[in-house]
Order: sequence, then C-alpha cells, then structure tokens
Amino acid sequence: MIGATPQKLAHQPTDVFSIDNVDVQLGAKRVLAHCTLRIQAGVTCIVGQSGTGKSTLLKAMVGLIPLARGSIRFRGLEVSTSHVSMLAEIRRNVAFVFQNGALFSSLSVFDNCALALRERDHLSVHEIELRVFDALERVGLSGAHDRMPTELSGGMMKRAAIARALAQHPDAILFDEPTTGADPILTTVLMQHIRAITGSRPAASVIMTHDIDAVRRFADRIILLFEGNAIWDGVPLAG
Ligand SMILES: Nc1ncnc2c1ncn2[C@@H]1O[C@H](COP(=O)(O)OP(=O)(O)OP(=O)(O)O)[C@@H](O)[C@H]1O
Repeated sequence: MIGATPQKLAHQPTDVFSIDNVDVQLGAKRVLAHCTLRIQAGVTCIVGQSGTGKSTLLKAMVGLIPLARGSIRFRGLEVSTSHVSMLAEIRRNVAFVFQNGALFSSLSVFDNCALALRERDHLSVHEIELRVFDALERVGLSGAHDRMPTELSGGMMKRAAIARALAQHPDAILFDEPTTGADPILTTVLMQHIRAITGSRPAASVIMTHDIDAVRRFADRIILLFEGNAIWDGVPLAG
C-alpha cells in the first residue's frame, strides 16, 4: 500500500523502476502530479480511468516525455537527466510495446523483429536469427516469420509486437493497453504470453490497462493511478 505519503518511499535494490515525486506538464495540463511508485520483478498492472496519465507515465519511464519535476530511475540510473549514450543504454534494456503494435507494414515479421537488433547491436546474422526465431516461438508465432503484417490477424500482430520486444532481451517491457480491441479469448492468450515471458529477460513487465478482469487474473501487483498519482499499490485478491 502506498498510502497518503507516497513521496517517502525508500529505494530498494530490487526496484526495477523508482519513480519519485514526478510532475509532467503537457500544455496547460498537469498530467502527472507528485507521482511516486516502485516497479519490481514480475507482472505489474497499472490501472486507472481514461485520461489519468497512464500512457504519459509509460512514455516518461523511457525518457520520451520530459519531467517538470521529480526523478525516474531504471535500475538506479536516472532516466530523465541521462546523457544520450546512457539513455540509449537504458532503452536497450527497456522495450516498449505500443497499443496498436506499431509494426512496419513494409517489413516482414522477421524483419520487424530484427530491425532494432541490426541497428543497435553488433550481433552476428546468426545471433539475430536465433533471437528472432526464439522470440517468435515464445509467443506462438513459429512459422509466421516471413509473413507481412497485412497477412496477420489482429491478435498475431499484437504477438509479433511482443516478439519484437522480446528479441531485444530487455530487462523490462512496458505494454500500453496490450489487450485493447481484443475479445476475452485473445485477451487471455495475450496475458498468458506476457505472464509466460516474464521471468529473467524481461524480469519485469509493466502493463497499462483498463481490463480489470485480466489484471485480477494475471498481475502480481496492481497500482492504481488517479489524477496523475499512484494512490494504491497492492496484490490481486485470490479467487
Ligand atoms: N500532448 C498533449 N498535450 C496536452 N495534453 C495532453 C497531451 N497528451 C495527453 N494529454 C492529456 O493528458 C491526460 C492524460 O493522458 P494519457 O494518455 O496519459 O491518459 P491515459 O490514462 O493513458 O488515458 P487512456 O486510458 O484513455 O489511454 C489526458 O487528459 C490527455 O488529454
């Protein structure tokens, strides 16, 4: 439970993300206000009503949005003030899965997954193939590597986006509304995949969602965001 004084949370060595007193101003709106929370290993779901700042928080966690105040640290490294080379290092370890998958329509599934590896790492062709095929297998897409995104169902597209993140061998994956538009069966499949891939790499999966039923069934921890601040932090009730 975060309680009434979230600003006082102590940093723990096990924290994957430490977020302290963060304010984010977008235009005239203070979207995050005194936001303080911790993310540890496992599946953390961040829930809250529409417009409460979930997506903004996610983007701030990878340095895509500047902070008006406060601090976001990934494994102790300051995200917001890091030099560009350090930020690149953080982003190599934190993958982001966008709501719509954001696959490149002109690239095959394989090339979508391999693109970041070719650009960011000095990996051999063989190593890239191993990583991509392993990632596709882990999300149940073995055999779909040479398909184009237009040849995939909506659910396959979402799984391909997860595979692209997985192939980077990140320490954490941030998911922005991964089950939006999915029916209950696909939601279960996607959440089962996210659960199954969360372990060593990634150690932490952070899911922004409205889907309370999925949260109840699959989260290790739930954080409730309200008006730009984390007001509750706990575990789902059993049963
Ligand atoms: N670039 C921007 N300029 C001004 N206001 C913005 C901008 N981006 C987002 N906002 C506002 O910030 C608030 C929080 O947006 P955000 O997308 O983080 O909410 P959310 O909790 O993810 O909502 P949803 O669940 O509907 O996706 C909203 O009121 C939104 O209108």
